[in-house]
Parts: sequence; C-alpha cells; structure tokens
Amino acid sequence: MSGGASAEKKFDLIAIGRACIDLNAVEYNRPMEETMTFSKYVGGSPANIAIGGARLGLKAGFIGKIADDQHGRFIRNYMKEAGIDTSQLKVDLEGHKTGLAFTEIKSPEECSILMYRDQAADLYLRPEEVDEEYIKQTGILLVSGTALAQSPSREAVLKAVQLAKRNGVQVVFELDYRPYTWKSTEETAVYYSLVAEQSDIVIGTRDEYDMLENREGGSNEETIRYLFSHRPEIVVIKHGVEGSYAYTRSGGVFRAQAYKTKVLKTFGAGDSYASAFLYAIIRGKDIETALKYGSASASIVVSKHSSSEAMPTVEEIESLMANQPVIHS
Ligand SMILES: Nc1ncnc2c1ncn2[C@@H]1O[C@H](COP(=O)(O)OP(=O)(O)OP(=O)(O)O)[C@@H](O)[C@H]1O
Ligand SMILES: O=C(O)C[C@@H](O)[C@H](O)C(=O)CO
Repeated sequence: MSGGASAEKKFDLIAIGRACIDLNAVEYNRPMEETMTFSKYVGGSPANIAIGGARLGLKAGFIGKIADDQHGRFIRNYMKEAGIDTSQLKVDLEGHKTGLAFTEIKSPEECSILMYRDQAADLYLRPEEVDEEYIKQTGILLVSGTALAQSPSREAVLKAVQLAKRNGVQVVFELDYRPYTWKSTEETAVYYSLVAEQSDIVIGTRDEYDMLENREGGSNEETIRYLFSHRPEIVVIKHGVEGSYAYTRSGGVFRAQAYKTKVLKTFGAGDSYASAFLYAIIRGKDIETALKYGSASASIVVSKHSSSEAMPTVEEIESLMANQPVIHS
C-alpha cells in the first residue's frame, strides 16, 4: 500500500457514509442541561475524515445522502468549499432528516455526544446510488462502520466495497462504532467482521476491535492473528491518550505516542488521526511516520472546539511533530 497507487487517479480518497451536523457546546466545562448556545459545524466521522484529507491537500470525494433542507445544503456547501467532490452526495427525497450531534464538554476528560439520528438521511443511501465509474476513480475507498448499521445504507456500502475490490481500489475500514445506531452487538460483530476481512487497512480503537470480535478484553495479538488470516495488510489499533499501534502482515509492529497538548475536548481525535495517517500513507511515508502524523493531527484537533473546522494543515502537523513532546505512558 503506497502513495503511488492513486497518483494517476482523479481522487486519492473517496469516503462513504454520513455527513451530518455537529452542534458543539459554546459554553463548555458544564453539563448540556446548562448549555444555552451551540456552534454549528459539518460532522459525521467519514465527512470529517474527507475534510481532514482535503485540508492536507488530498483529492477527496464523498458518497452519501443528505436531507433536502437547509442542513443538507449547508453540508454540501461546506464540503464543496473544503475542496471535496460532492457529485455523489445524493439528496433524500423521502423526508428523512439530517443527523444531529450535540456535544457536551463537561471537562476535557468528560465529553459526550447526544445524537439525534432517528430516520437520518445518510442511512437511506441505496445500493443503486453507488456508481462503479465513480469508485474506479479513487486510490482508496474509506468505509465508515456506522454506515453498516442499517439497510439500505448497509447494502450500499457492501456494494461499494465489492466494486472497490473489483477495480483494484484499496479499502480502508474505519470502525467508527456508535452504539445508538445499532440494534445489537451481535449484529455489529457480523457486519464489522464481514467488511474488516475484505479491507486492506483497518483502523479502530481497542474497544472497537472488541466489538468486531464480539468479546471483551481482547488483545492486539489475537486481533492481528485473526485479521491477517484474511485480506488486511495494515491494522491500526488506537489506545486513546496512551497512543496507537500499527501492525503489518509482514510482521512489523510500530507504535506512536500521543503528543502533549492542552485538551479542550476529546471527540474528533479519531477522525483527524485517520485523515492524517492516510495522507502520510498516500504520500508514500513509512508506517511509523504515518502514525506520528495521525497522533499530531489528533492532538491539534482535541485542543480546538470543532472536529471538521479544526482539521490541521500539513505545516501545522509537521511543526507540531518537530516541536511538541510526546506523552510517555
Ligand atoms: N488527550 C489526548 N491528548 C493528545 N492526543 C490524544 C488524546 N486523546 C487521543 N489522542 C490522540 O488521538 C488518537 C486517537 O484517539 P482515540 O484512541 O481516543 O480514538 P477515537 O476513540 O477514535 O477518537 P474519538 O474520540 O474521536 O472517537 C490517539 O491515538 C492519540 O494519538
Ligand atoms: O461522528 C459523528 O457523527 C459525530 C462527529 O462529527 C463528532 O465530531 C465526533 O464525534 C468526531 O469524532
């Protein structure tokens, strides 16, 4: 897996899944019950990753579905301005709504997200709306796990994965587990393992791999033994502030520590991490360096108010990598 793969393609990365709205508490360090004002941003893990990638200079596209309303139009405009191709951002004509994420920042360590995702438009993307000609044009297809939670979005994603494999496009699976979207953990494990086994790169937290394996307290060693008996070449396992590991099929083990930063909130870490890690891989950097890019990007985003708008530039990431100490754990 290297940068050369997408050099001649129109896109470096196409993400599939939700593009939603984040409403982040403006008065933070207090419970949401006492929060009166929220700032609006584009959100949704795969949208954040595409925005992060575009900010780093990647050629990015997006496959998804937005509501036919002001929120949907806000999302499309923001993503277009961020430099993302929105031609495959379909408009829902059946009255489904944009998903909303209200974020509560009680303290830097105590953050939570209150989701309004009943009948969310993104989960109504249909398989017939996924176009092979579009997928052919990218080096990487980035799949978000939440898009597998419900039909018809589930089948749309499975079709996209199939088309990617048929056309030599690398599949990156970001586990992105959001409990409220799923009916049961059994169901999650079935679809997570189905897609992980077919992906070239899998990225998730230790807890998300436990979800994939339908167990508690699993180990990285067991996870890689399982996944390397299938298609994945690289497995990235994140351990929050304790840093992250990447394992390669050929036996490589790499670790990156988190960078010290003044944390405002913790969400957005995973999405910024994924976009910068993939940017580095696409640009042909080695895996250890790619992990550092991911960690540096995440440490910038956790120090800021939003997830999408806060995505850093290459210069910001490289400057942080050169100057900021890591957290020893
Ligand atoms: N408090 C922190 N300070 C600095 N860096 C952090 C902190 N928390 C996380 N990170 C960085 O972000 C990376 C991803 O974080 P984490 O493992 O929490 O992912 P995640 O759970 O997917 O994130 P999210 O909260 O966005 O869902 C970590 O590997 C680490 O490099
Ligand atoms: O992924 C979501 O739906 C919410 C995000 O947009 C939010 O910014 C976040 O949790 C990022 O990790």
